[in-house]
Amino acid sequence: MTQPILEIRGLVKEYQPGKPVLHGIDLAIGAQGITAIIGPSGTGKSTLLRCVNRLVEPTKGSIMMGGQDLARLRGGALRAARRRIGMVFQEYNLVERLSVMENVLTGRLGYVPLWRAWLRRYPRADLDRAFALLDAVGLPEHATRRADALSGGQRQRVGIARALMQSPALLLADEPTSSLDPRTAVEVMELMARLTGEAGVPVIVNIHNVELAKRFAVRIIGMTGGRIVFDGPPDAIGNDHLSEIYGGEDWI
Ligand SMILES: Nc1ncnc2c1ncn2[C@@H]1O[C@H](COP(=O)(O)OP(=O)(O)OP(=O)(O)O)[C@@H](O)[C@H]1O
Repeated sequence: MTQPILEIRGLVKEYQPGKPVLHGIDLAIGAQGITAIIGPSGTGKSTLLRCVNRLVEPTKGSIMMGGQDLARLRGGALRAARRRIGMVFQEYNLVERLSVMENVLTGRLGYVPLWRAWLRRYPRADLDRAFALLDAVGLPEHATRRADALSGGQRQRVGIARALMQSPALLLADEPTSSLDPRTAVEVMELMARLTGEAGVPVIVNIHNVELAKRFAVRIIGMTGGRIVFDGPPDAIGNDHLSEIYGGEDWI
């Protein structure tokens, strides 16, 4: 791997003292491509992703990005680091009563002065970029519609545009397709793969659908019980690995 964008060492998370959900994760993420994390429900995938942008507080360990330990940052330094990490959520997390365009512009919130955001006076360059992103995700004619008028697939496209509006150095996606029908799920993954590929932004995605993981990721991480039990390219993952990750084999 060339210089990793992210280097996680000995990451432990305990929501309750003495009951670790992550048991000392070591993981380096390359500077490009999609890394998919698969594993059964409750195995700590969301916790791992959320430790990276500190929506969850790590208990122990380091998360190095750009020479800084994200696990130790506070205040302004943490906010600055978060600007560089985009996030796409399962339930989209759009502001329902705002327009599609305004939702995309919130991706710039960490950059524009608060008074401008309050007055909704974004710089011209930001407006142009938001329109370009809406175009790229196939929603240019929806710019002025309220977010709550969109379908799930359309909302997730807005979620992707908003995350890219941040010009992130890294994108985290937590089950981005789990609320979508199978066809829309493929379309959303295709879009995310293409746009992040063009922008050169590496992605870490938690995903339940193993086929989608294999189709779009360059690397698959298999987790079970808060530990990594598989780490390799999509074509290296076999039924024995799936059985180890998810348990049993009658379902394979
Ligand atoms: N805020 C919290 N407080 C206490 N326990 C939590 C909290 N968030 C998650 N957990 C627990 O931590 C464990 C890991 O949860 P996590 O959501 O990270 O798993 P996951 O692999 O992402 O699951 P899923 O695939 O269902 O989203 C679970 O046992 C869960 O109940």
